[in-house]
Order: sequence, then structure tokens, then C-alpha cells
Amino acid sequence: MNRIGGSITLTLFGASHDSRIGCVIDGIPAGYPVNEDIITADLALRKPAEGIGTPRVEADVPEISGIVDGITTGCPVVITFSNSNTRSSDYEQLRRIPRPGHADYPAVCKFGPAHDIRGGGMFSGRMTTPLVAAGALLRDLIGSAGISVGSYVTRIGSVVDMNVYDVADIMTRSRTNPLRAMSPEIEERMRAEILSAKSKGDSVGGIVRCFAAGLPAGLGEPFFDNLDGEIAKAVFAIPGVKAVGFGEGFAAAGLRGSENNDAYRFFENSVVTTTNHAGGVLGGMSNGSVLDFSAAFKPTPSISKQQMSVDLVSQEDADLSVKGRHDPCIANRGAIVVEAMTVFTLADLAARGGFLV
Ligand SMILES: Cc1cc2nc3c(=O)[nH]c(=O)nc-3n(C[C@H](O)[C@H](O)[C@H](O)COP(=O)(O)O)c2cc1C
Ligand SMILES: C=C(O[C@@H]1CC(C(=O)O)=C[C@@H](OP(=O)(O)O)[C@H]1O)C(=O)O
Repeated sequence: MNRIGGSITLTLFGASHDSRIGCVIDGIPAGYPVNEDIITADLALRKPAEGIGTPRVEADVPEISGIVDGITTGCPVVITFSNSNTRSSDYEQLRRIPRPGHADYPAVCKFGPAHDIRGGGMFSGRMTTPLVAAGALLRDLIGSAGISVGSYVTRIGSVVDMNVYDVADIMTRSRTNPLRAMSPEIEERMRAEILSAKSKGDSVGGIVRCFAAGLPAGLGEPFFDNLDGEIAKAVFAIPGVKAVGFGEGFAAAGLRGSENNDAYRFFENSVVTTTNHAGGVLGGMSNGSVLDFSAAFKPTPSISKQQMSVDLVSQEDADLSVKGRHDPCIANRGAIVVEAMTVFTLADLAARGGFLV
């Protein structure tokens, strides 16, 4: 299914080496202003950085319809991007010898010989370009309800950022560098980690920590369309995401209730929590604290280091060294995609819960 959302829906179309990729966003209220500068800025954060990203560089200029004089009309908004820098010959042998870790094998089993394997087809990270544009377009919509979303990279391979940061700082500082790191020192160490893996024909994974500030308490539609479940579904759709955890996440299993509960206090006539182990979600609804979750990206599957695979035609074991243009790390490029899927989900849940002004 290529559609997500309840009140505001997002439909994704195209493939990595198709003529174009894009999305349709339906359900945005009429009369809402669209800021194209935000879309440009967010798309820039998804672009590959020289030396640590895929050499496939696309212009990524969005063509947007459904907006008149910078205002939504109530019609579906359509955003498209052209694919021009494709090199489909890199993929010819992969239908026969599938890449370990990529979608090739299950996709050929599911779709048969018709599967568009060029550039990873519909399973490519390329498909995240329209997602970022959609998220950027909706930032002002949730902004009008006082909600803002940001993220930073807490881990690349063995380099882990254990520091605690102010949420306002995260919204700005991590946007200044392609590693989405919070300081130049950590950025340098993360870059070195990626370059070290790349020099060996290998890749590294990483973790993105995402925040949403300004959420009203009660956002989320339990039982099944709960806040954490809807965000997890949207974030798990991002190629390469293997884990999503809210607040303490898996670590909560090792805590006592007295350690994990977030105690309440009144502060300036409002109810606040003194800690945020829950990551801002209780009972599938926002509790008024900052929404705080992490998403783990696996190491990029396409690596030039030789790996074991199979030849599906000759029915024999085969070795594979993936040629072509690939990211040695996905997590840093993926951070803005995590933000986009979070913005989309919050916009949809805000619309469903009557929180939009
Ligand atoms: C922004 C972005 C860029 C990506 N770049 C690559 C890449 O260059 N090479 C690659 O093999 N996988 C890349 N991926 C990951 C694959 O698309 C993904 O691992 C694959 O579709 C299989 O899906 P899964 O890992 O979710 O199971 C990228 C993902 C994202 C989000
Ligand atoms: C094009 C992008 O990344 C692509 C994501 C990707 C994959 O398998 O996910 C494989 C590569 O595709 P190609 O072989 O066509 O160069 C990357 O370059 C992008 O993110 O915009």
C-alpha cells in the first residue's frame, strides 16, 4: 500500500530510475500558506554530502501543484521531482544475483520479472525525497498549533553522542552540518567513522533522535491509531529503519517503576513531568511533555566488499561485490526523513483530534 494517513493522507509514487517520483497530499485545509523556503531547506538536508554520500546528485527541485498564490485551495497537493542522473546498467545483474540486505530478493519473489530493480525501484532511498517535501510543507500547519519538530544524529557506527541538549538547540544546531551532529567535534568523528568503513568497501549504521515540542496533551487516537504506533508506522516505512523506541525504549525493561515513572508537579498553573522516561507518550496519547524517540538505521546494504549471494538463474551459490553509487551511511541523510514522517503524522493526528486551529 503506498498511502498513509487518516484525515490527511500521503500517497507516494514513482521509482528510483523512473522518469519521476512524487507524492499526493490530500486533506490539507484550504487557505493555509505554504512556505517554499522551508521545503528547499529541508530538501537540502537530505542531499548527499560530498565524500560521505552517494555520488548520484539530483537537482531535487520540486514541482508543486494545488497551491495558488502560496495558499492551499483544498485540492490535493501534488509534488513531483524528475530523476535525471540514473545509471541503470549498475543494476542489470542484481535481478539474477540479489544484494544481501536490500529488497531485491523479496521484491523479485513478490512482483516477479516485472519488478523494477533499477536503482532499487520503489524501495530506494530516493523515494524519501517527496516525503521530505511533504513534511516540510506541513511544518507550518503543525506550527500554527504550536508544534515544532527537530532531530539530531546520536550515533554513527561506534561514535556515540551521549550529551544532553536543550530542545531549542537541537532544532537549529543539527541543521548546520551534513552529519546532523550537534558539535563540530562530533561531526568530525562521525565523518571519520564513515570514511573508514567506506575505505574498506563497507558501510555503517546510525541512530537519529527526534523531538516534537509544543504538543498538547491528548494527541493520538487510541486504541489502534495511537501516537507512538502511528509515528512508528510512518518511520518504519523509511528504507533502512530497523528500530524505533520512545523515551527509554528497550531500556525501560531494566528499570524499576520508581525509576521509570515520570512524576507530576504543578509549574506556573500547568501540569508538568519532572522527567521524560516515557518520551512524551502515555496510553498512546501525548502527555504534554516533549515527544522524544529514536530510530536506528542499519548500515547501507549495497557495499563493494565481497559477500555471499545466489544466482537465481543457474541456481548456484554466487559471490557479489556491489558496484555503483551508494551512500556509505544512511542515518545522517535519514534524519530529515524521520522529521518529515513525524511532522506528517502529527499533522494527521492533529487534524483527526480537532487540534488544528
Ligand atoms: C536517504 C536514504 C538513502 C539510501 N541510500 C542507499 C544506498 O545508496 N544504497 C543502498 O543500498 N541502500 C540505501 N538506502 C537503504 C535502502 O533503500 C534499504 O536498505 C532497502 O530498501 C531495504 O529496505 P530495509 O533496509 O528497510 O529492509 C537508503 C535509504 C535512505 C533513507
Ligand atoms: C538517489 C538517491 O540515493 C540512492 C538510494 C539507493 C537505494 O538503494 O536506496 C541507491 C542509489 O541509487 P543509484 O544507484 O541510482 O545511484 C543511491 O544513489 C537519493 O537518495 O536521492
